[in-house]
Amino acid sequence: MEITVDQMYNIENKGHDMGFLKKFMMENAGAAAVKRLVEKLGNVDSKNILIFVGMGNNGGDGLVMARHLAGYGAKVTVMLLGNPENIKTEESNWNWSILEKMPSVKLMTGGSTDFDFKPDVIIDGILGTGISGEIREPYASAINYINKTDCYKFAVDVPSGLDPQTGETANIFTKCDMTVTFHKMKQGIPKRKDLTGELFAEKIGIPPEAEEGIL
Ligand SMILES: NC(=O)C1=CN([C@@H]2O[C@H](COP(=O)(O)OP(=O)(O)OC[C@H]3O[C@@H](n4cnc5c(N)ncnc54)[C@H](O)[C@@H]3O)[C@@H](O)[C@H]2O)[C@H](O)CC1
Ligand SMILES: [K+]
Repeated sequence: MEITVDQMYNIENKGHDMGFLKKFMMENAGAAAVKRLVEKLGNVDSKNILIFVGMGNNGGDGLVMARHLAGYGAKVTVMLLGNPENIKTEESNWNWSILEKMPSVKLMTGGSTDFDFKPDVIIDGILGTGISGEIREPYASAINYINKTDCYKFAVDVPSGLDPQTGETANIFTKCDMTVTFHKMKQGIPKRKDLTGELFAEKIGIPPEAEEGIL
């Protein structure tokens, strides 16, 4: 079954109000995404993994992935596309503050795409269901860097720049090898398998009762 973005936000909020906090959803989303990525790549030990992280909860999922991948022995670099003080949500901030205590994960901020290493894997945690309008900087430079870099590319929830509701693309957008979306498939995502690559929808523990009156 495919759902709308509005339905997804309503289900998320209802689950949160039931006590299954968005922080728990984010943890399960990041863990499920890492499981698929590690299953696909096999051993990620010592692999250079670069994670672009937006200022919203798509970025938050990327922060959770960073922590899990460090646990698998990957060499993880996180590029936050802004200033940590401007991280939009409590659940995303929570995950940023954990990473600040983890020397095993390199944290960079501001959105520069000038790296002193070539990534084996790039994770696109830039934009998800909160996309609106033409892509603004520094997100645009990150998307262009991802597209011009030859490596394995993984999209969190949806390739950034693809509208998960309509399947339309913004002025620029990422083209990935794998996409993992959460809870249920959003209507627009399967329309662009050329951008998503291998596509999965992973359950993240939202109570089925959170869908009552919405689906
Ligand atoms: N569905 C679920 O159960 C879960 C979804 N999760 C993840 O949350 C994101 C949606 O998070 P949200 O904060 O609402 O939006 P985004 O992170 O997608 O983006 C908001 C962020 O991006 C900026 N922005 C929007 N449009 C543009 C643009 N055109 N150019 C530049 N910047 C833009 C905006 O200002 C905000 O800062 C969902 O996709 C999932 O990944 C939960 O974490 C887990 C459960
Ligand atoms: K994304």
